[in-house]
Amino acid sequence: MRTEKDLELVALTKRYGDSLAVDSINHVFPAGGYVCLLGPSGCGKSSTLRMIAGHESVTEGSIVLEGAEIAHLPPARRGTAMMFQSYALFPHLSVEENVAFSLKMKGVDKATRLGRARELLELVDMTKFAGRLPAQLSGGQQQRVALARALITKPRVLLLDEPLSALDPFLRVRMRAELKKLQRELGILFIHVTHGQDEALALADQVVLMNVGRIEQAGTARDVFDAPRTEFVARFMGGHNIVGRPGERYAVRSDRVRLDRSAASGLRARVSGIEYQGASVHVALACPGEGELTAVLPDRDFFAAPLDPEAAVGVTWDPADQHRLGA
Ligand SMILES: Nc1ncnc2c1ncn2[C@@H]1O[C@H](COP(=O)(O)OP(=O)(O)OP(=O)(O)O)[C@@H](O)[C@H]1O
Repeated sequence: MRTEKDLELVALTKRYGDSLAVDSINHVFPAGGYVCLLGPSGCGKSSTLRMIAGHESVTEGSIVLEGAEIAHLPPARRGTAMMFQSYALFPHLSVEENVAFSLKMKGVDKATRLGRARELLELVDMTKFAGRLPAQLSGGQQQRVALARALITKPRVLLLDEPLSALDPFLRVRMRAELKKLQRELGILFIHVTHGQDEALALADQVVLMNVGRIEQAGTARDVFDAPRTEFVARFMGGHNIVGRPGERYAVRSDRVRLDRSAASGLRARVSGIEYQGASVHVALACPGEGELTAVLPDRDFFAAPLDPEAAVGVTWDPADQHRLGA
């Protein structure tokens, strides 16, 4: 449902010289939502984010926040704030001074800005590190400081460019939960750029998947994963088999594929590989006419009647699990 507080992109376009990085995209980001802008390297997601932030000029089109055009405004006057991948903290300033920095630039007096910085540090649970320099913090702690620094301007939209990519996998999962919690508490729109589909699925109320400068599909995380509209979406999100003929292709989730061990029903196939993944077992299938398919079986089902390599099986699925793909 649209509200007057949404952020809307209208025919937003970015060209760098002759190359078209963002190709006239239209999208409404819901106020108070967590949106992940997802896509492969070079698809235009950072350019889109930087145009919203005002760090990149708009070639054509508009950016409308709460009913007002903001594309011509300087970054500090847009109601947006950006958190960079590298965190971009000032190395010679303490944590507290880093967080208070943008208020200092606005001429806010010292007592007020440090008071506000402490509130934000409390929000991100970094109060006890207020006097440290950024180099004396871990990656996760630096990220919290960068978040506090971006939030001190009370933005209506927080823009996050690959915010978790500098963290090790363990910390990434923890910080992602913290980001989600923070967004819920603040109730403002977060737009989070990532090239990781699992990150987008874990975080987003809405996933916007881009491909060569365009939006390929936007919807709830579940819709985009469960009902991909194009072959690109199905392949990028992963976990799908693509079946059918050219012009009539379908996506079928690998975990919805069933195997008939008597090979009496469904598509005839031969087991060509078995990979144990802990909770599940991935069975690769050579299927004449369809190529390589994958069935993901719960470990208990697989080990109840383990398959031999090279076994002949029938491959079936429920027609409701088959999604027609557009071009
Ligand atoms: N300053 C620039 N000058 C020229 N071309 C650029 C510039 N910035 C980006 N591009 C090009 O625009 C396209 C989109 O880049 P963009 O950084 O927006 O993609 P991205 O999806 O964020 O990629 P990544 O995940 O690798 O950061 C790419 O082809 C890129 O090479």
